[in-house]
Amino acid sequence: MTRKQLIEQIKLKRSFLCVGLDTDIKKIPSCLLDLEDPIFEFNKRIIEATADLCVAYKPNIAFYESRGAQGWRSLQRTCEIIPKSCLNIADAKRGDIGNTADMYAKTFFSKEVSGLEFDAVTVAPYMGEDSISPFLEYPGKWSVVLALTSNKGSLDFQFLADLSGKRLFEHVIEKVNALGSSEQVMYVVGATRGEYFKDIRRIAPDHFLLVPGIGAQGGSLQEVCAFGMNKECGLLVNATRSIIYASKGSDFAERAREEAQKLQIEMEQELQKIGILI
Ligand SMILES: O=C(O)c1cc(=O)[nH]c(=O)n1[C@@H]1O[C@H](COP(=O)(O)O)[C@@H](O)[C@H]1O
Repeated sequence: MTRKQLIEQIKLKRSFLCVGLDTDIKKIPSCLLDLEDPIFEFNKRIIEATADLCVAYKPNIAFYESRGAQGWRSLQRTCEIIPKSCLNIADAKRGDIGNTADMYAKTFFSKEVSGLEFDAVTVAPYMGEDSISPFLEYPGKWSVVLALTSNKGSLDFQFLADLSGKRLFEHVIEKVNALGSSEQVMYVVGATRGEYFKDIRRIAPDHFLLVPGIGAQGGSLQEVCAFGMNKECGLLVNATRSIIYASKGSDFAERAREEAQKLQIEMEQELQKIGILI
C-alpha cells in the first residue's frame, strides 16, 4: 500500500487506528479452544468485527513464533484474510547484519519464499545501516523503524545525548531519513512519550509515525494528536489488549468492535480538526 493509498483509507474510514493482533492462547475465550486453529478463529472474528473501523492490523510475530509451526500457520492464515484496504504490519522488530537482514526481509515481504506477505515490518535500528537497508529494497513495502519506544526501558539508551545535546532517538531518525523516504519509512514513537512528538516532528515532519501505547499502556490519544499529527494525519495509532481482550466471553468480537469504535470516533474528531475530511 502506497502512502497515497494509506491517506485515502484514513479519509474514507475516518480513522487512523491500527488493531494489534497479539493473540495469546491463554487469553482468548474458552469457547474457541476446541476449534482446530483457535488463534486464527479469534483473529478472524476480530478482523470481521473491526475492519471498517481501522486502517491497519499489526500481528506481533512473537505470539505466533512462540507456538512453532502451528503458530506460523495461524499467522499465514491471518495474513490471508486481512483486507487489502488495511496495511498489514508484521511487528517483528528485526535487526541484524546485512545478509541476515536480507533473509528477514524475504521472510516478511516475499510470499514466494516464505508463504507470508506483509506490507510493512518493524525494524530495530541498533545495528545500523546494513541492518535496515535490505528492507528498503522492496518497492511498495514499508520499514517501520523503532525511534522512541513506549516502554520503561526506552529510558536506558534512547535518551542518551552527545555533546551537542542530540539524543540517540534523534540520531536514529536523522540517519534513517537519509536511507529511505517518507514513502517507505515510518517511525515507531510510543504514545507514552507525548511531550517528545514535537522534537520528532522537527526532524521527521512528513513521515507516518506508528504509535503504540494507548489503552493498556496509558498513553493519551489527544496528546499524541496535538503534538504528533501533520497536515495529512501522519499517524497510525495502535491499540491491542484494550480492543482484542475487551471481553473474555463469547461476546469478545462485539466488545472489540465497541472499543475500536470509541477510538474511531475520537480519531474522526481529530481528523476534522486538520480539515482533511470531506
Ligand atoms: O513496535 C511496536 O509495535 C511497539 C513499540 C513500542 O514502543 N511499544 C509497544 O508496545 N509496541 C507494541 O505495540 C503493542 C502494544 O500493545 P498494547 O499495549 O496491548 O496496546 C505490542 O505488540 C507491543 O509489542
